[in-house]
Amino acid sequence: MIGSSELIINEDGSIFHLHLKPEQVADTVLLVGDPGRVDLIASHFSSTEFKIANREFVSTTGTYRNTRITVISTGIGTDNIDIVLNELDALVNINLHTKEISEKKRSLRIIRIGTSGALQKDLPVNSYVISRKAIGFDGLLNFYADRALISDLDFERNFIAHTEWNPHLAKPYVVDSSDYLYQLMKDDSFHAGVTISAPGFYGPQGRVIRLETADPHLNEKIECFYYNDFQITNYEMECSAIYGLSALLGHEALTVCLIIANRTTKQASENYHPHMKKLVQLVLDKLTT
Ligand SMILES: O=P(O)(O)O[C@H]1O[C@H](CO)[C@@H](O)[C@H]1O
Ligand SMILES: O=c1cc[nH]c(=O)[nH]1
Repeated sequence: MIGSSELIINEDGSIFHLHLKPEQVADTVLLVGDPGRVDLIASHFSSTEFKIANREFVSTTGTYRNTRITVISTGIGTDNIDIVLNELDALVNINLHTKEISEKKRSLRIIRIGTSGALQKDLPVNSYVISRKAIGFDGLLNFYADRALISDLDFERNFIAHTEWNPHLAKPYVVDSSDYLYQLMKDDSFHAGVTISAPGFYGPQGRVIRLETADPHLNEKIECFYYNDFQITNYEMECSAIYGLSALLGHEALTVCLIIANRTTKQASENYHPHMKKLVQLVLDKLTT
């Protein structure tokens, strides 16, 4: 039995941070960082059942082309993903009254629609990237048992050797996207690549504003790294933990991102919102055809 301190349930029966109840979660879940993106997605729905907000976690469930879809904003960072993924899984796979784990597990389709910074010259601002693999610089997955079973350990070894990884940083972990969701989503609109999730927007992604970074050459080393046919394409801040926790918990996960800055050519999108609108439409259509 899971103790009350381990899985906290609110007085109204909803789960601690998300404030959702089991029946409110659809089989398809869209995750976005920005709470404002929840309304953008919900504006495509023919109907919505509710909208619940607690801290940075804004959730709604609605219907798009006869498919029930839940949208949740995660805020920024993999520490928030730890909360969102564990609570989502508890909502669908644990009886919140008895705290017993269900024998038959529900597997969710989890798709993150985010913004991101490109690390290759040929990825212009306003283009779209699908993350085939995620590299976690954040260290979250290292806290979980069995993380080696779902990680690409050979990729990790090669990456650590190539970058001469700083031993003071968390060990990078590498996890694949869901192949099922990748096959569903892929087309010419997307560039498929490898995404780094960093534990910060500035120093951890090599941005120097007033503070120098510990390794000023890290991004150059990342840009020229190859593992088989894979090249690292972009930085964001959530994908690694979504892939890692989904793989451990038995959910399908995929991240698609809009490139809003190119770190190599030093360009930033002047207005990324129309491109995000198009990406949302594209993802909704792919998920429901
Ligand atoms: O636009 P979202 O989904 O928040 O994604 C990206 O934007 C935030 C940083 O500006 C981080 O959360 C990063 O992952
Ligand atoms: O450069 C970028 C752009 C968006 N989000 C990030 O995390 N990094």
